Amino acid sequence: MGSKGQVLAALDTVSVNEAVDWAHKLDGAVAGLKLGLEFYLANGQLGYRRIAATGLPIFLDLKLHDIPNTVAGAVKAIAPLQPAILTVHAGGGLAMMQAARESAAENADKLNVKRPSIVAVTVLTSLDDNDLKAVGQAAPVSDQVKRLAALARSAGLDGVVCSPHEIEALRADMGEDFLLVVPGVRPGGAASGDQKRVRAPGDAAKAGADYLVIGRPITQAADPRDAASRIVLEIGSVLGQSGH
Ligand SMILES: O=C(O)c1cc(=O)[nH]c(=O)n1[C@@H]1O[C@H](COP(=O)(O)O)[C@@H](O)[C@H]1O
Repeated sequence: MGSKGQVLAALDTVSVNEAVDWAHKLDGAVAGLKLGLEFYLANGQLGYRRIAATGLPIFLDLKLHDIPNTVAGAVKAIAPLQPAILTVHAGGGLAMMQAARESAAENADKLNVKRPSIVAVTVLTSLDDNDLKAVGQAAPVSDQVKRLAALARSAGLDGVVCSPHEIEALRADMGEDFLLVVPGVRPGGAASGDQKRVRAPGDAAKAGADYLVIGRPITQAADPRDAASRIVLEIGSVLGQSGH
């Protein structure tokens, strides 16, 4: 993990065996794996450890969103797993994000392990301006994403999750040293499904995403490793052309 435009494959399934199978198929083809609510709620820490045993870095996407004390406790509970990246919802507010960061640092110190990068989910990629208005938030989405990213940075977080549409604006505002983790990525021809703010992998990488989180276009392909490799090749050729 480190350079721009790296692919994290989202293993969204309740089945440990399916996730282990995907992890083995994708080993060497992607930079890391994402485990989210579907997998974690079904399989917990034991399931997590089965996937972590592959040795690939893990992005643990639990989108924590609660009062600061509860989120700090949840971050503590996860600390022994040593994920590379962990998510909280920026909508939980400044104090909640600070509590997450402090808990991560404190518990990593206690366990003498590296603390996870903590990134805040801004506006879900499945939402558009109308969805924001419907929940009483001021549109446009781009302004809300910027507002939440600034708040995440004030809280000392390492970066945010945003859609591919906001990458350029956030890079300009936040500089290079702020992680942009980007789902809502669709290679040419792939169905967008429930995602509303989408873009092609090469374009998202060129725009300055650190990580591209890609699930169904990889896991639901007839050959997941081949699908992931094609995506990585596309990214490489676009970044090569733009001189990154
Ligand atoms: O935090 C995330 O990873 C996330 C945030 C967001 O705004 N949108 C989003 O799609 N995700 C995750 O990214 C993955 C996208 O999966 P696909 O739509 O199948 O590529 C899923 O695991 C989502 O949970």
